[in-house]
Amino acid sequence: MSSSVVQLTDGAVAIAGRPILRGIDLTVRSGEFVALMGANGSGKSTLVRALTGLRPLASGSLSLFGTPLDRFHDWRRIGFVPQRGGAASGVPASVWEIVASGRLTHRRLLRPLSHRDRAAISEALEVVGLSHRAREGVSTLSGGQQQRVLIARALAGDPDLFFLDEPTAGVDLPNQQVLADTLATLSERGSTIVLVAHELGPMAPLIDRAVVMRDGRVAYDGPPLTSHEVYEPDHGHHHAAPERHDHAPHVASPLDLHQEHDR
Ligand SMILES: Nc1ncnc2c1ncn2[C@@H]1O[C@H](COP(=O)(O)OP(=O)(O)OP(=O)(O)O)[C@@H](O)[C@H]1O
Repeated sequence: MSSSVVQLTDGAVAIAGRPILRGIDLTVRSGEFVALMGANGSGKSTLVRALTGLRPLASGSLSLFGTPLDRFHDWRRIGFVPQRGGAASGVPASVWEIVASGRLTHRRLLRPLSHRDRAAISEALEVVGLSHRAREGVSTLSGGQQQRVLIARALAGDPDLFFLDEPTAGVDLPNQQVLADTLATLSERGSTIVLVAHELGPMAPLIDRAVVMRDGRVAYDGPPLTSHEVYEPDHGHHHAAPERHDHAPHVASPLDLHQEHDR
């Protein structure tokens, strides 16, 4: 069995004295593609912050790549793609500059970019399909493209483990598909991916495992459910749902009735 890259045991997080996460046991193995799902406020973002060491644990233990957090220093192995909103934020940076900033952990202080740095930046832009926009200001890009810039920034650092927080939020369906293709490429290359998602959309076929949060706890951890099932964050379990077409109204809409009448 492949090694665990994230192992959280009985993790708890409190913010300003209020318990936010409780009793979290979560193991992510090398090469897995895990979707972290759940309703608004269920604790997904807080869990990702805890797993990346950004949010301290009130209790429990966390290991990254088999090393306890307090002895872990290999942060370049971890790429974190935050929720969109920070990338453009009025800063007049080009796409290339944003992606280049993802190389900072690899560079020695005040040294110019090496050939290897430049190659990593170019390759990251290529994977997300934005090579042709490299010199443009990031604020001129669409939301989905900006999200891909953030992914490229993480990718430029050449991490083994990616955390992505709601990359498809506010992104239209065609661009969600482009994002899914990007993540498929990363996954095929052997990256481990933890994706926070409200809805999977085009990402669904990529997922090996779903972890569903509810009220600060893990309510479901297992194989992704089929299209015949739904996640039920309100009840903390899943159940088989009737096929979608059964939900379609069986009565004609008033407009249809009207048209019928006119004929
Ligand atoms: N910085 C903070 N200060 C106070 N409360 C917070 C903070 N961050 C999160 N919380 C609270 O922790 C709970 C979990 O929030 P979190 O953002 O982790 O949920 P989420 O599942 O990621 O939700 P969303 O889908 O809305 O991003 C919520 O009740 C939220 O109000």
